[in-house]
Amino acid sequence: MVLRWLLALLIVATGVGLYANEHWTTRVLALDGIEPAQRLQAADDHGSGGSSEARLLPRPAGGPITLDCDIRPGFDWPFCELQVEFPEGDLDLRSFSHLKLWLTVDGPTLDHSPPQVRVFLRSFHPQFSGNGAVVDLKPHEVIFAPNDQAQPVQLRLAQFMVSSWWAQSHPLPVPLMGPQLDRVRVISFSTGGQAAPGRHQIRLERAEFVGNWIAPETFRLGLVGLWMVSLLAYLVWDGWMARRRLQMSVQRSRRLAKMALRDPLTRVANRDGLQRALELLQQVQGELGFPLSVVFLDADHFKRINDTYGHDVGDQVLVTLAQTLKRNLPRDDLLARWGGEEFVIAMPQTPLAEAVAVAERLRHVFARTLWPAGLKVTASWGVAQASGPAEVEAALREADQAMYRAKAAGRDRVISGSA
Ligand SMILES: Nc1nc2c(ncn2[C@@H]2O[C@H](COP(=O)(O)OP(=O)(O)OP(=O)(O)O)[C@@H](O)[C@H]2O)c(=O)[nH]1
Repeated sequence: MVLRWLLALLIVATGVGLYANEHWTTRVLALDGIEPAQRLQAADDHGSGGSSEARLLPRPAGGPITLDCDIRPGFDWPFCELQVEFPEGDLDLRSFSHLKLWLTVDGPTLDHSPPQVRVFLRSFHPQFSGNGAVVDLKPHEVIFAPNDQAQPVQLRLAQFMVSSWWAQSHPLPVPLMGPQLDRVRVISFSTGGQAAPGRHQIRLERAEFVGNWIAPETFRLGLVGLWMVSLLAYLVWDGWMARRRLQMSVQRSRRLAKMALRDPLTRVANRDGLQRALELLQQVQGELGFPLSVVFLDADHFKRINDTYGHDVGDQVLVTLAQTLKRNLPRDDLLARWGGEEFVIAMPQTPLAEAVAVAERLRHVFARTLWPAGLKVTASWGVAQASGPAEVEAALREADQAMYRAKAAGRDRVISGSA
């Protein structure tokens, strides 16, 4: 049952978690050229031998950032470029997954195809970026024709590849060759390779890097961890519960077994309890427990007590009788209610004469006892001795018969089996 609930909870938590991480925990880094942490710049091919001219147009309120460009012929790779710099610190884009662009371009192309834009993420690394000149930042590039796409255009950061033309002029050790987006210093938007001489414009309305606060892979790993820890905790708890259940059932059956050997009214052993105690005695003491004497006693005229004072008083008399015997017997002696108003005392390592003396002493104790309802209660006593384990049953019978002889002889007396 608990397992079923735990599994249901985990399944729901996993579903909600995956959905929430995908849709509700996105973080956005917006590039709009307004924040002071960003600086806009127009760049062109002047520095590399061309004569193209790029400039930023004044930005109308709420309007796009516009790079206006005149591509001029006479140079193999003419270009104009809108650069967004972050002078206050490089961007760590590793926790972002996408770049969303609201971007359009205009301008003629050599093959009359739709104009393209090249987006560069340029990263700094002390080993190859020297003093941080833009040409020495590692460019990660994506080329596409934005006017053909629905806006915003969504680019996965995994699609950005290190530009091969840059890698040729900047030979890197193998570990540094791949994409590296932990220190992006400049993001730029450049005219496409097919840009033909003439007037070009790149209009950037907005750019956003989008990601999850927790990377999906990390989140999924966390979920796997959650499942493992939860199921492990369940197994530990279940094992502990099973042990506890077992302990409780052992305790219960012990309690029941004890109850089965005890008389519920007088709280002394019943006939089965006495048998069990005698067996244990023989196991533990063997022959050493002998001679063993047994005393049978039966309350006199008990029926009259019941008839005259009621059953409850009769019960109280039985309880008083059992307590009086218990209080006045040595600890090793076994006391049991044989049935009705009849009790048995088994005395290990006690010869007959000694047992008779004990019975006499108890008979006198009864005479001094304060009985319920001010009653005077006496009993008839029969005593017998077993010299070895084989004689125990016979001794019990003999003591019983002696007790009946005590009744017949007028009650309130002790008679031994040998008498
Ligand atoms: N109150 C009560 N009475 C019990 C209990 N067990 C047995 N008795 C009663 O004990 C009485 C025993 O009566 P009898 O066997 O005639 O013996 P007695 O009246 O003691 O007479 P003698 O043994 O001949 O002295 C019966 O009335 C039983 O109902 C018990 O647990 N509680």
